[in-house]
This record gives sequence, structure tokens and C-alpha cells, in this order.
Amino acid sequence: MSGTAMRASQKDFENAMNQVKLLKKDPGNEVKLKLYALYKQATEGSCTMPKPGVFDLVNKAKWDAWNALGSLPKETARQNYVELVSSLTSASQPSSQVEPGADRKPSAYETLEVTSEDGITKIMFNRPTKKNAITTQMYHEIMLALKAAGKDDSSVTVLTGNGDYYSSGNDLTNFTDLPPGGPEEKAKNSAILLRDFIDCFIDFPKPLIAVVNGPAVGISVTTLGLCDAVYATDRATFHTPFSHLGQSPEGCSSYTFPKIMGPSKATEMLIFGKKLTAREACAQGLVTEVFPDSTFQKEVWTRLKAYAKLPPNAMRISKEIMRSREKEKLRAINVEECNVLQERWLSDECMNAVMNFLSRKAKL
Ligand SMILES: CCCCC/C=C/CC(=O)SCCNC(=O)CCNC(=O)[C@H](O)C(C)(C)COP(=O)(O)OP(=O)(O)OC[C@H]1O[C@@H](n2cnc3c(N)ncnc32)[C@H](O)[C@@H]1OP(=O)(O)O
Repeated sequence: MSGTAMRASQKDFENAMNQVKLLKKDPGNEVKLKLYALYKQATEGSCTMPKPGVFDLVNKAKWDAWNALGSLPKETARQNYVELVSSLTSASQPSSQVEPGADRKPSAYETLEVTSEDGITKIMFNRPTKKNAITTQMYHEIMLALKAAGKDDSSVTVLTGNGDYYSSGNDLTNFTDLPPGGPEEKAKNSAILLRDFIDCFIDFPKPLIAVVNGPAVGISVTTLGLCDAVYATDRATFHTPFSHLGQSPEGCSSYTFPKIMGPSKATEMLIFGKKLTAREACAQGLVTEVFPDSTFQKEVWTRLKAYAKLPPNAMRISKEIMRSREKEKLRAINVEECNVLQERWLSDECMNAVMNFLSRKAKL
């Protein structure tokens, strides 16, 4: 939902809880788990319960769903709950009662705009005034949007940015919001969130296309290595200034980048922080094709609409064959990178770099 839209009140929340009981059609286990998780998050906040044992399947599934919401604010969980229930109740109405345009339900997201049209689900980063920097809330919303897109009836999914940037990467103010356990707890929570976030890319079941509408920084660059195609405007740049920030590669880029572009070019990007132009990134295989900025949107969307008409199951199966041999490896690399970063975030090098940015002493 956009920042200006109404937030769900406690009354809306209670009404939604009552509506769930009146649903005529069983929404299925997936949705029920989502409802459970949002309800717990909205009423109790982040999951702090001990994880149930592996054989306690039902409670473990519930715990996993709740825990996946991480530190999603209570109000956002309440809002997402109300909107999810609203989508379920409108879906169960007979079509004759549905007003024209009623299928265009309000977005369930504050930091994204998600639309589905012509067989394409478009997930647009929507914090243009902050160069689409990714806040903790936005990580959660992207995960929810990817999980929903993986299951909806679109054929392909697109990631793109609103405004002049694709994304300036991790929002550096994320580091300032410390939990009671201080920086150590923050680093641990962030590593879990990062791992889950990247797993969503590794496991995404359909063609995932990045439409890079402007400069990309940090994690918005590394995740391109997990996308299936990357189309860029010639205005885009690709920058992973990890050493400058006292950090280390994430998004499986320590594996995908050397594989895509060879070790020495990957070193220039990941260790020395060399910023690439779109044409350089294309020559090195990170970008699929570059388009002139003036015709970028028109050309890319025309092409994507044609691709989206291809048989969806064939595309899904082909992706599965291409990705399946790598999945376990990518998951293991993701865990390793998150462990290293958890320590890096506590280093003086990293803390100083973040402080310098926040105190306006440094920009990239
Ligand atoms: C769960 C945790 C997981 C962590 C995973 C780790 C990921 C690693 C990375 O992603 S590393 C990359 C981090 N990103 C940066 O270091 C970029 C920092 N931003 C900049 O250097 C510049 O803002 C810029 C070069 C992207 C753009 O410069 P420009 O001068 O064109 O614009 P402004 O600086 O005025 O930006 C407009 C407002 O947006 C705010 N902003 C932009 N990027 C970020 C960011 N990454 N984090 C926080 N805030 C950002 C900027 O502060 C301005 O805000 P203001 O209008 O309130 O001043």
C-alpha cells in the first residue's frame, strides 16, 4: 500500500478476524499459515518462541511462517492481514457482485508496487526519494511479493525500480535501529533476514527478470546474478562497494560473479568496488542486453509481453532443470556469506563506513 493510503485500524483488524471465520471456501494451508503468521506478528510482534522439534510438523510450519516475518512492524502485519482477508473475501464473491475494477485490490505493500498484467507480475521497488534503498520492511515485503508471484498465475516475474534508480542497495539506516541485545543481536537478526531473502531468489520457480531502470548498488546488483535475465537502460551502472563499506559479498555473488565474468573481473567488482557501465556489465555477462534510455521501457515491455505468452509450464520446468543442480550449492554459499557478514557488520571498518554515510561525510 502506498505511504498515503489509510492504515488498518484495530477495528478493521477485528472485522477481518471475524470475516476469516465466515469464509465459504477453505483458503488452503499456505494462506492459513500466512494468516496465522500475520495475526501473531500483529498481536505479539516478532516470533521469540523456541523452534519446535522437526517432528512437530504442524507447529514447526506455524513457527516457520511467523519467524519468516522477522521484525515486520505490528502495524504493517495488521495491515497485511486485513488486506489478505479482504482479497480472500472478494475472491469468494460471485462474479456478478464484483464491481468493475474490483480485482485491482489495493497493494498490500508499503515499499513496493506490485501489479499483474499480460502474464507478468511486476514487483517495483517504490521508495524513489531514497533511491529505492532497501529497508528491513522492504526486505520482508520483497520476500512476500516473490512468494506470492511464485504461486500466482503469471508466467514471468519482473523486478524493477520506480524513479531514477533501480536501487541503492541496503538502506544504511537499517544499522541504526538496535534491538535490546545491541549490535550483536542486530547482526544476528540481519544475517537471518539476509539468508531468507536470498533463498527466495535461489528458490524462485519461474523466470525472474530484472528490468534495471537506473543505477544499481550493493545487494541490488548481487541478486542480478540469481535472476534469469537482466535488461538494463544504458543509464544504469553496477556498483558493489563492499570493501569501501567494510563488508563482504552477499547474494551468492562470491560464487555467481566469478562464474559469470571470470575471477579477475569479479575481483575488480567485489573486492575493489569498480563501478561498471551497463555496456561493461553486458560485455561481462551480468547484463543480458542494454537498451537506449529513450526506448528502454517500450522495447523491454514489448519483449517481455511476448515471452510471457510462451507456455508457462515449459518455462518453469526448463528453469528447474537449469537451476536444480546448483540449488544446494547456492544455499550453502548463501549461509557462508551471511555468517561472514554477521562478523563484518560488527567490525570497526563497517561501523565507521556506515557512520560516515549517515553523518553525510561519505557517499559512493
Ligand atoms: C538485512 C540486512 C542485509 C544487508 C545486506 C547488505 C547489502 C550490502 C549493500 O547493499 S552495500 C550498498 C549500500 N548502499 C550504499 O552504500 C549507497 C549509499 N548511498 C549513496 O552513496 C548515495 O545516496 C547515492 C550515490 C546512491 C545517490 O546519491 P545522490 O546524491 O544522487 O542522492 P542522495 O544521496 O541525496 O540520496 C537521496 C536520499 O536517499 C537516501 N539514500 C540513498 N541511498 C541510501 C541508502 N543505501 N541507505 C540509506 N539512505 C539512502 C539519501 O540519504 C538521501 O536521503 P535524504 O533525502 O533524506 O538526505
